Amino acid sequence: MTTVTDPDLFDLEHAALAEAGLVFDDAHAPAGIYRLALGELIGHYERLLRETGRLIRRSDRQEREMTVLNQRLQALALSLEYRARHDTLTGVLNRGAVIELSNELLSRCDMALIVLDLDHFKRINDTYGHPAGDTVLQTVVAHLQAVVPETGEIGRVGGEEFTVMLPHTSLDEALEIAERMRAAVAAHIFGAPIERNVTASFGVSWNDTGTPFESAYARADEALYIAKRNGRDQVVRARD
Ligand SMILES: Nc1nc2c(ncn2[C@@H]2O[C@H](COP(=O)(O)OP(=O)(O)OP(=O)(O)O)[C@@H](O)[C@H]2O)c(=O)[nH]1
Repeated sequence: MTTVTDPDLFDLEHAALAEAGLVFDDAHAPAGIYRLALGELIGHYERLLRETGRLIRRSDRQEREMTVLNQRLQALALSLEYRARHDTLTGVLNRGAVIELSNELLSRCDMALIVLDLDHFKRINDTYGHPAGDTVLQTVVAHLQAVVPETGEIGRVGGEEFTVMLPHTSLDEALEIAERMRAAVAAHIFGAPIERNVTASFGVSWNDTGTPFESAYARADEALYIAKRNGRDQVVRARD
């Protein structure tokens, strides 16, 4: 039975070294033998230098490739995380992210919550088509973004329904922000094929620290419902 052993990568070098050792020990060896052994050693030493250089270059290249792959992986992870939390059409937070962030904010501070819904949006889609409706949604979000303070966050919780989270904001401030958003949306005249304005209705609740998102949202939504019932294009504060 033969046993398989790992081949020694430096077999040839060991042999050349042993040979040179023997020649070195033999004080009476002729000069030709010395030269031969030295020549062998030089050849192997050069090969070792070449191989070592090649290995170092290869490992440098692999390290650079790994760095690039790592950067791509990190960018991919960031983009996946962004996509998991944002609405693809408007770029604002999606429903899941709204619930998560609201609960997180409400666990440590008070927060006003605005819920708004476009008025008669179905007519826009039905009359001018879905792409025109999409443009309306994007334009409305741009108007909200222009009004919402830096500490606030906008989210899309349904088709044409949005929320604005306003931590550390009093009810009066939130009502004023909602009114400015309402006016900005209502003042915008859309281009062809719509060629008119679109309005939105707003409900606003103020919520103490520790309020669950569901009740903050339910109160604002109830106020929104009243705004719709009272004729739309208006801001209504939630009952206490
Ligand atoms: N273009 C477009 N339309 C959407 C999107 N998501 C939901 N919608 C539409 O939004 C419309 C919502 O209609 P409704 O719930 O009847 O509400 P509305 O017509 O705005 O009426 P009120 O809310 O009572 O004023 C429906 O026609 C949906 O198809 C979207 O991403 N893009």
